[in-house]
Parts: sequence; structure tokens; C-alpha cells
Amino acid sequence: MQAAPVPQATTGAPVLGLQNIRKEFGGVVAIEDFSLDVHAGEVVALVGDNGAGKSTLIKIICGVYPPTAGRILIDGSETRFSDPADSQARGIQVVFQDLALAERQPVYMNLFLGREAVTGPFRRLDRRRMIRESEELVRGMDVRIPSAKSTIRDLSGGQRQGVAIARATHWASKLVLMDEPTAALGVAETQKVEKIIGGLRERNLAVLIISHSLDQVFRLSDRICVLRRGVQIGIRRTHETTNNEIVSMITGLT
Ligand SMILES: Nc1ncnc2c1ncn2[C@@H]1O[C@H](COP(=O)(O)OP(=O)(O)OP(=O)(O)O)[C@@H](O)[C@H]1O
Repeated sequence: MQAAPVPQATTGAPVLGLQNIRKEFGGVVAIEDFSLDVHAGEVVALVGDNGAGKSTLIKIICGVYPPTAGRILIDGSETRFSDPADSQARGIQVVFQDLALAERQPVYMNLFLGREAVTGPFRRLDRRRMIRESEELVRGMDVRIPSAKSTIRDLSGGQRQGVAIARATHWASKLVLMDEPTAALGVAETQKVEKIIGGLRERNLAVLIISHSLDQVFRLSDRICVLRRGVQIGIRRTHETTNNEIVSMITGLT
């Protein structure tokens, strides 16, 4: 499977720039005035209580929702994605809470969803190639699944998550957005996913991750950005802050 090319820092501009993003749903202001840069090789964690606006922000970045106001820059150029396929074509991949896997399809079809390998003049699906490359991919990522031909609904939560993350990280060339990637996982599976996220940094990708686990945020991130009821409270370098400071930023209590 041809991996996405490793992105080079050509312009020095952040991979993702968000400037004064606002999002309203009817009369509800979900995001008020949000600005953040994420650089290649950097993991930024987005934290906040339920309803703070974290998922909305991820959906704005990948083209599910347009922002009501504000600018999105990719590699320094202003961009507007009309839908997630549009952002994927620009090297952005998302791992959503609900994983967005095709339950009745085998692992290999999920890994190639929308990018199926074809062969011959009638462009028939090249299943053999997809199976072979999927096996290499999941082996390389240490995702334990019975076979690339296994159907998604026959896999455990951790195995499904592994497939969703393998797909996103394989096809991403710039930015990976993750919405609670380990929420449904046990301790060992969480450790594996965290290792994969560390590997993304080594591939020089930019990562924006939502997590409710502050321990995980402190293990994984370079910077932490706090949202409270749609308001951006602040950004801290992970090694310069403490769990207590982040908790008080999230809750508003000192
Ligand atoms: N499609 C929508 N239509 C109307 N309101 C929405 C929509 N999506 C989100 N909201 C509202 O926007 C606010 C932020 O929601 P969002 O899901 O982004 O929060 P969150 O921080 O991701 O929360 P959680 O941690 O519970 O997932 C909430 O008040 C929510 O009700």
C-alpha cells in the first residue's frame, strides 16, 4: 500500500491555522472566537467539559460544517472545505468517536474505502492486492486482527479502533484529527493507540486530539488548548503546566 508522502516543512507556516473561528447553530453559539496554529510534528490536545465545542471544532476543520465566521489556513493558504472528502484530498484524516467504519465490509475494504485498488481494462477490484497491503499495514501498526478478510462487526472495540486509526494515519499526509480515540479501549489497547500517535509525530504529521483523559493528554501532547462553553480559555505548553491548572481552566474554579 503506497503510504501518503511524508510532508516536508517547506514554508514554515503551520499545517493548520485557525483564526477567529465562530460557529452558531441557530441561536446557539457553539464556538465563540477560536484561534490556534498546529505545526508539523506537533501533537495538540483539545480539552474541555461536555458541550464545550470540541467536536464542533474538529467538524469545522474537516469540512463537515462551515464556520459562521473566521478563517482556516492549511500550510498558510486560506481554505474552505465543502465536505470531508475535500479535506481528505488535502491530506487531512479524522478518527471520529463513532469510527465511521462499514460494519458489513471486511477490514481490507474499510482500509481502502474510497480508494479501492482496481486492475485490468474493466477496472475490477484488485482484492488480492488490497488484502496483501492491508495485512502489511495492520502488522506494521501492531493492530491484532484475525485477518484482513474479517468483517468489521466480528471485531472487538479495540480491533475496530485499530482499523479506523490505521486507515486515518496511513492516508494522512498533513494532519490527523482524533475525537476521543481511546474512549472505548482497555489499558493495553490504549497503550498501543498512544504509541501509534507518537509515531505520527515522528512522521512529521500534525495531530489535534480530543481526550477526556488528562493523564493521556499529559503523556501525548506538546500543547494543551482549553475550551469552556465555546470560549477559548487558553493554550499551555504541556511541560510548563500542571494537571491542577488545566482542571481549573476547564471548570472555571480555582
Ligand atoms: N448539529 C448541531 N446542532 C445544534 N447544536 C449543536 C450541534 N452540534 C453541536 N451543537 C451544540 O454545540 C455545543 C458544543 O457541542 P460539541 O459536541 O462540539 O461539544 P463537545 O465539547 O465535543 O462535547 P462532548 O465532550 O460531550 O463530545 C453544544 O451546546 C451542542 O449542543
